[in-house]
Amino acid sequence: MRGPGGGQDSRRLRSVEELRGPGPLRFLFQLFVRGYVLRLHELQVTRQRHSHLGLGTGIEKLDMGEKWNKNVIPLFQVSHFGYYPQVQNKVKYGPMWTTPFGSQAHVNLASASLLEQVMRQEGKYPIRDHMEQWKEHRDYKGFSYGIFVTQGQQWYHLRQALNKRLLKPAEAALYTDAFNEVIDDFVTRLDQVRAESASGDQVPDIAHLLYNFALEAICYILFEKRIGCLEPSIPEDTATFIRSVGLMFQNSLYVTFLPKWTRPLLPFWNQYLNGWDNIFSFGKKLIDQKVKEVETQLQAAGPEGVQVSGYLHFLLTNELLSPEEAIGTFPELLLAGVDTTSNTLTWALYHLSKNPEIQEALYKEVVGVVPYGTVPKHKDLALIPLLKAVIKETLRLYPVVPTNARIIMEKETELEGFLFPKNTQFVLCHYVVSRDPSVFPEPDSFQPHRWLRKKETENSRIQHPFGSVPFGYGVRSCLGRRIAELEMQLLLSRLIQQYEVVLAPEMGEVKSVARVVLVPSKKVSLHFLKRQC
Ligand code: HEM
Repeated sequence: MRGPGGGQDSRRLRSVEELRGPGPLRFLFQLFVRGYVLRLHELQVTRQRHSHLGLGTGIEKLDMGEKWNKNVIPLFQVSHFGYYPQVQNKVKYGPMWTTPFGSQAHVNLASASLLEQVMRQEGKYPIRDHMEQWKEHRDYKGFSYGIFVTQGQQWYHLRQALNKRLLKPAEAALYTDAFNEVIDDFVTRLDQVRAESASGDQVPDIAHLLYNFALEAICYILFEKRIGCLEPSIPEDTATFIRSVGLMFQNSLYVTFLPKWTRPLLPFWNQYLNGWDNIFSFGKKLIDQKVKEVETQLQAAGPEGVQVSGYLHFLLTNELLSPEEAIGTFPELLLAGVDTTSNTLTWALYHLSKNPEIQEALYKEVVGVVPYGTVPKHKDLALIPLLKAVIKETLRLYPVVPTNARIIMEKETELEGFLFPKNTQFVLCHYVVSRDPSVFPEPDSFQPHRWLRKKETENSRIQHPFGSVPFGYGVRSCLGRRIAELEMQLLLSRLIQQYEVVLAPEMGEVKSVARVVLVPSKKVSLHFLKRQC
């Protein structure tokens, strides 16, 4: 039998055709008849841990039954990370199963050890997804490919440039003051919203407020430009940008699944392009302003006199990025930097409000390091381990990217006795993996303490390194991880320092739905009770 390198191997490696999974008809039935594309109102999550591969034990049911907002595109969404297969039903085939897609099946992986085996085999230029629809827009408009779209050597060079001033924690720390400035304004806005409520302390939709915060913060970091998201009334071009992001993502789904000949006949393709056009013109305006600013500084003071501060400014003045490359990539950075952090913060606050004893422990830790009235600095955060643990636990329960992917182009891949051909797309089921009870006991409960280093004498279990990898893995992992962590830690510590966060009694249980990222199924309403210092 041929081994992965093409040599002879005495073991019989099974082929992808021998791997189980729903056939095309069942898959279409799941998508369209059971309503996973648009109309899903009630869903049962069945997590089968007893597999035909013998990689787990037991069967578990996780009830996600709920009334879903019909505008929400659940659990199967086209995004920059590829497809979101409907994870739960497929898990019935075990931790590895196929789903039909075009001429080649996708291979779904739903255990930490399978993720590890595939991720550790990736080459120098990992591919997440070919991003065909995103490419089509860039080609149509003549924009250069951004960091999500570009592949191979071109991606590598772009990524090398973008890594500077972002990837290392010490570099991200340079943005602490900028984040704290936006956080000051967030707290002011939060107080205005509280004051407008009947009780004087309620925020009826915290995710919305945090979305505006995250957009304001990422714009300030990338462009050194404040765009008014935390003003009582949001400027029109900022509001258009926000609407356009929604438009582009909603129409992506149709654009992917409907045949190309339907494009002139149906509204989706044009709406999709319009969404992108507005996103790019918003980014281009900010980039043009920055290019002009750098030119003016150069003319006035020469190269020595340029004051480098923000990220784009740094990349342009060091000629690491041309303005054209910036126009291709910065709108993608804006998209990546908003829903991710804002939803994680929403989930963290929701769980802290439901677990007052954990919140109280965090409050004590925070004020022990950053007393009321002081602003946390980067160095303070290392002294608040529970803060990091709260964020890690939140991302374990709600990995922002519930399903990621890798396409292994260079070679055949051997996995658990199967040999997969070159160009196989592996779907990494992070949501299922990070709730695996064999890695995380009581996987559905919020227990930040599981992340704290136990005393060496304690016989603590070692967690699997791929049990929860919310920022991905390897050279193609999240570019914004360090600034995201900094931003979330700075905001969360300030909120916990100043307020006791209480769940509005009418809220009940909040479930997660996967749009582009995992979002709450309904508005999360919280009371922020001012702490007496
Ligand atoms: C809670 C916050 C965030 C989470 C959980 C998150 C998660 C992820 C994940 C899972 C990936 C895919 C990694 C892989 O394929 O291995 C990714 C990629 C990426 N993220 Fe984030 N992200 C977050 C925030 C941000 C922020 C604030 C930025 C802002 C710049 C950002 C920029 C990117 C970029 C540019 C990529 C693509 C990198 C590439 O293809 O080379 N992310 N992120």
